[in-house]
Amino acid sequence: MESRQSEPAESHPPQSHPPESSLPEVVAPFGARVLAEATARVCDVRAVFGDPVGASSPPAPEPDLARILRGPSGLGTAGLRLVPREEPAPPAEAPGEGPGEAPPAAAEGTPIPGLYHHPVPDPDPVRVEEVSRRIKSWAIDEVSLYPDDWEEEFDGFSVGRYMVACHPDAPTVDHLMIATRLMVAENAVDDCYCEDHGGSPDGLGERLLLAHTALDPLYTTQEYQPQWARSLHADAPRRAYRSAMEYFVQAGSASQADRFRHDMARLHMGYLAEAAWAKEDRVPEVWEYLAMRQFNNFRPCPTITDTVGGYELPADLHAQPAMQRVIALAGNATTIVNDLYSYTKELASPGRHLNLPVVIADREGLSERDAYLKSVEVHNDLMREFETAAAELTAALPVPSAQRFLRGVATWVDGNHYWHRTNTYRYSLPDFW
Ligand SMILES: CC(C)=CCC/C(C)=C(\C)COP(=O)(O)OP(=O)(O)O
Ligand SMILES: [Mg+2]
Repeated sequence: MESRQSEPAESHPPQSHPPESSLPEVVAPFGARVLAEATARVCDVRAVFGDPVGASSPPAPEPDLARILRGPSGLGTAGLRLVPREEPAPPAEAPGEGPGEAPPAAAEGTPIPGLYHHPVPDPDPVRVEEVSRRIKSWAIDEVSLYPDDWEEEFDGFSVGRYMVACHPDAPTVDHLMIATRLMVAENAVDDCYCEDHGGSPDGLGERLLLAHTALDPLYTTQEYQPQWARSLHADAPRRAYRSAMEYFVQAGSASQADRFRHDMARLHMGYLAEAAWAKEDRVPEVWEYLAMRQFNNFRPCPTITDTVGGYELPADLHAQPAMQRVIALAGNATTIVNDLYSYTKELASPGRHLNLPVVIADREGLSERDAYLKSVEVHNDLMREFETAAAELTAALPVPSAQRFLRGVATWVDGNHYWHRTNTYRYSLPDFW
């Protein structure tokens, strides 16, 4: 097990956080129990990657075996791959900079030139159709999510295709619906409380706090409890959060629900920071923006990959700093993908909508194009940091649930890019190439 190269101490000022652990330290807190269990159960690589032929545990759901067997990727992971992984051919030169080369137009649905990503197979159309049917029924019949004139936008979000692409290892459509309801509810809160369906920075803290109690219940006296309970039906975001969380709690464990509540509190804190800057009409420093975007972030979506997959990453493994770092890096990469694909949509929206290219252009005095291209490089660096950290942890932690979780997070990252790239109803690329 290679240890992470420690960096020369003199190059770093005293850190306010513990220095990054070397890998043996990462594993040590797991304790002999976990490693003994892992060693005893790891009989062959296929068992580790979710194809437990002959293993004692119940047959795993039909995984995306090709992708799982491709194993981790990124720098330094060649030795960890089980089968060669097709790599997207990196552009020989920046688009349009080859000799006599005309800048290629970024046609609809094409990936952002130069963006490091992994193509995914088209999601199963049968599942896409069934999830799309069920989520519309839930939105209309169970939570009265939207008025009729929002139906086209709801359909254009293509949430069925999104979730099937991000969770190919979900054992059933019921499992997929757990993620799909939450995705729709999370976007309803963002649209209605923060963004273009009545959102505003004014009073956002109150709205988010009260909506959060639909996920993390109020425990109070008998006198006041009924008023709170009624409040959860007062608007569409709260109805959606309450219902989606009820299904999640029924399907998952107490620690998975607690993990999700924590991730949603992070999300809501990110919304509040973004709103504070909007209210002050302030453009943050780039690092401040990246900090906010680590919280206003897709994180609550990939971190439920085990619940949607019908298994559980133990709480003590989820809580480890090395796992937390992998999750944060994955969330950061996925969310900068949104900044890049939603850039033209946000430029066209009222006021100044902050995203990474806008903040870099303002704070670093770059042209819109140069700031956008630099944001692509920031994304690529985050993706490689994520993949390197995930590969190291995969190698250091031979626990099937942890390895499947890490694969699931990587699959979510790839599915999220697929959805952003192909959702030409919602997104279009700038003409920078
Ligand atoms: C689904 C979920 C947990 C979302 C979290 C935060 C969020 C809404 C995003 C990361 C998407 O960002 P944004 O508000 O920019 O959305 P669009 O660009 O309008 O799609
Ligand atoms: Mg966006």
